[in-house]
Amino acid sequence: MMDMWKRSPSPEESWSDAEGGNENGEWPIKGVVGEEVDPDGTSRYEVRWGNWSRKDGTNTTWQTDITDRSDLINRWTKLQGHKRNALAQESLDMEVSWPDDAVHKRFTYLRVQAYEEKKHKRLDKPSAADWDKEIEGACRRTDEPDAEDGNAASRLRVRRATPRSTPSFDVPRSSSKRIRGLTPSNPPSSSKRGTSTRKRSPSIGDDAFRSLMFNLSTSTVESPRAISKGATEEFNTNWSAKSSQAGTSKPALSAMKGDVIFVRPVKPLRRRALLQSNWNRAAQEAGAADIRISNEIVDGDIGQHLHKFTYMERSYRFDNDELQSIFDVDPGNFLACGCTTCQRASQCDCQAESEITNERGHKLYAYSGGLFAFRIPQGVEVIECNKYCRCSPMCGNRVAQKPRDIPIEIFKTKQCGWGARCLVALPKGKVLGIYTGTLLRREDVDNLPPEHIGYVFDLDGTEVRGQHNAGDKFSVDSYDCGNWTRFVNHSCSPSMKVYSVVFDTIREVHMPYVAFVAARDIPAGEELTIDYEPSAAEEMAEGTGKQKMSPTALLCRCSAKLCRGWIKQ
Ligand SMILES: C[S@@+](CC[C@H](N)C(=O)[O-])C[C@H]1O[C@@H](n2cnc3c(N)ncnc32)[C@H](O)[C@@H]1O
Repeated sequence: MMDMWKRSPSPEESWSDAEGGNENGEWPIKGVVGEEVDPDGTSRYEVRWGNWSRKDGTNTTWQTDITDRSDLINRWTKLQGHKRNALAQESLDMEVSWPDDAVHKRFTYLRVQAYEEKKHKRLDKPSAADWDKEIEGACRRTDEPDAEDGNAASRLRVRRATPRSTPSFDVPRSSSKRIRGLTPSNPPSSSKRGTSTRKRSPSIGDDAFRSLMFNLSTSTVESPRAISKGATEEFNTNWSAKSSQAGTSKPALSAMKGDVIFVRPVKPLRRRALLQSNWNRAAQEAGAADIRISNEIVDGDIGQHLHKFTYMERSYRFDNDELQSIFDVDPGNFLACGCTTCQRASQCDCQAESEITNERGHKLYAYSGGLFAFRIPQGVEVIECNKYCRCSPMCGNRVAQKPRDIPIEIFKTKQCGWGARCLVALPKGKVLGIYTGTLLRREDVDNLPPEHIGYVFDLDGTEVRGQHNAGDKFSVDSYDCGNWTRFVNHSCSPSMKVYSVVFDTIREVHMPYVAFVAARDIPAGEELTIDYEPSAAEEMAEGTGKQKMSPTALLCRCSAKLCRGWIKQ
């Protein structure tokens, strides 16, 4: 758990930056960051409050929950605009190393403040005396394995180990959370409160206490000794040492009498946050950029089926071995190039396969400078370099297969349910993602439950309209698993186009990926849309379109000037 937070400060994001906001001093930020620790070892991160002032003199305050590390970074990145907020950086760094003593003191002081804040919010909870009894009882039971419940600690909610001396400040007595780190920007240079000492409780023996802590080890993480000790160096040392133990089975050794431990029943993450966290984790594992679920989407908007949804940034899922074996062709069937950078399309065997030429007889290649060049006609597959090629992952003919490098936000559209957008501007030709999901035979689509139909993409990019197209036909269903492209809505005047691209298999098996590409320069925040039925657009343009409503057609709500009125499903 704590390893997740271990991160060395990078040279350009130093502690002094943190004090002023960003390094230009433009966004001075104050805030308190805390961690809640749940008994099962899961933890949630929370911003308790904060404010920042802008150059123009306006101030904003917030009080909000941050539910996990990526959410924390996301939000602060967003607040900060293009630059990661130094405060977020500080919170990431805080348990790794302490550059100097002043930081220790500052940190201790702020922790104390937050504890006090917590205490005020929880005055109605049991007093410290109640806790002492609880702890004593727990100690007795853990020291006596034959007692009515050998694992008494596991059913007890132990919240505090009473210190032996009266602290000069009060620790929160009934808080079920534990604050781990606080990081405002303008700390006082010193604090008497932070250096106070506490008496140890005469009622609990050291051994008993350690024993109790050992039993609690599965449900607690390291405790902030600095509060009771006031000795910040030791706090640093202990914390670092404890951090390095994270993930081992002996966190109990790090808990000492006088530590402040809060344990509480598991409270699940809220739905939106949980979903975002899971999706982000999957995206990160695939090397892709962040995926956000907009705050406008509230927990109540999230249907049950999305909780079972598996976020899969790249590749298909095969529910049946036969399809998987078709896709996984033998290595000998791949055409692999021998170049190293594939810069010269004409000399790269993969690209030289292109048989498309311009009117002067020059071959046309799909990409130029990492962007889709819109030179090849629709219906022609792009063959990218594959795993058997000698070139590096950075070669110019590996574009759609590269992990997504633009952050995507799923948001609530006005008329079409959820949609997708990118919060940074995109150039024309930027390849944004591939459609993923469960691959199935086209004939099996009819057997899918009706709610799946809106999420089925036919791999018919190379089929010729109005002709019999021989060979197997496949579709992709992204209802149960897929990536952000499943939220892409239809527009009769879309911002993206799709094309077929092959890299994990060979074109002959008719299982290409469908790549989504910016059809024009797209301003930041504009909804990303495709035309679900480009052939209808062509027919309209040719004047052969019969815009009749089929029984399954949907009323189109794209609000484009040249809206065709209906979407075929
Ligand atoms: C692939 S999903 C897109 C994501 C969907 N909006 C959601 O909330 O999950 C396709 C479905 O979105 C809705 N949709 C997409 N584009 C639309 C449009 N232009 N007009 C009306 N509904 C649309 C339809 O319900 C369609 O079946």
